[in-house]
Amino acid sequence: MDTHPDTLTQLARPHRKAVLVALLWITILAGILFGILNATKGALALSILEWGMSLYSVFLLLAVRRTQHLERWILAYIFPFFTAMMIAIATPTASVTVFGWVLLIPLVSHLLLGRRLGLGISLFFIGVALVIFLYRFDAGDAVMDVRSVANMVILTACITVFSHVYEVSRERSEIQLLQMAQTDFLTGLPNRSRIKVFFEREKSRAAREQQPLSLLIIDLDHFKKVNDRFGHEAGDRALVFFADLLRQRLRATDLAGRLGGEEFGVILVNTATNTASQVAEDLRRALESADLQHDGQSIPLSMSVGVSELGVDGHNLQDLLAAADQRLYAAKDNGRNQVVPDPTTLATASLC
Ligand SMILES: Nc1nc2c(ncn2[C@@H]2O[C@H](COP(=O)(O)OP(=O)(O)OP(=O)(O)O)[C@@H](O)[C@H]2O)c(=O)[nH]1
Repeated sequence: MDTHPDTLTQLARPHRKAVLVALLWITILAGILFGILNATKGALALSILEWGMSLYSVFLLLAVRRTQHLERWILAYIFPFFTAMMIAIATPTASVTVFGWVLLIPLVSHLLLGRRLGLGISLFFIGVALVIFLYRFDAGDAVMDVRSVANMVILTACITVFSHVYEVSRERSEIQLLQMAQTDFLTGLPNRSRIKVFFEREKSRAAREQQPLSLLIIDLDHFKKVNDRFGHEAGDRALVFFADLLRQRLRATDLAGRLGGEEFGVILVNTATNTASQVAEDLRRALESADLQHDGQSIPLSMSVGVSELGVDGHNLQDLLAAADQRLYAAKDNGRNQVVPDPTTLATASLC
């Protein structure tokens, strides 16, 4: 399944962008407000830091609207924002309640950076905040009372654990939804959408490594007759049976999927038309000689195949599907149960 980390990052992007924009607005408004409050209390250095953070957030707000590199801008926000927070809590004149902001660290980190990086950055900055706390207060200070410290530590630990568990289960649900959206319900094979994603990735790899890549379109012959004669349930069993055959016969690096109905697509990596035709012929023979039983009766199955190759028949999936489809129909016209790598070879196709 396509649960590649890049795909998950792509999926999380709109949600992370929305969280970042909301945080930037909060930082702008909070920075202006606290800047004014600290200025009136005479803490001018802190005010300047807060106004600076507001101004920087305005700049980030403009930058993230059109960026292709959201992760970089998230880090460009998180590090100065958390560092400013650390400076604020370390300032001797700042109220002890400023430590309350530390609770934002695990929430913001997990929402913006996901479970791994989010947890790493949370633990780092919470650790720094703890060191600052121990440095700022002595054993005799009221805030060092065991219950106060226990409250703060347990609350921070709870929010860190909840944020992490939330992000882990959110990512799991996302993977499950992605798998469902890319899987054919009946056969469990990848569907058209997954074939497309796989093709795009393998196409880039084939170009980089200068390797061939082929596509097969396989259509079960006279499938309507299978349904009519043995029933729809037997037809479903035949589709599942064929899907299993594909799984058993193909290499782990290839991809077989269901394009729809009784039509299947196979992408063969590092494979040119000649070898792809042999693979298709092996599959054709295996299906022809397979013994699928239903209610004590044997269901005869055969298939027709069209083959196309990247670079020879086109440079995108649409071109390859069109070329393979044309050959598939040539195979059907020529009597079915055969592989057609190229219509000009039709005379010898059934001997392939
Ligand atoms: N049981 C079952 N049948 C399906 C499914 N999807 C499509 N079909 C049937 O597959 C049959 C396809 O029929 P046609 O398009 O006429 O093709 P064919 O009978 O295989 O004939 P050729 O392709 O020309 O060899 C139809 O009867 C569909 O109802 C499915 O998921 N389960």
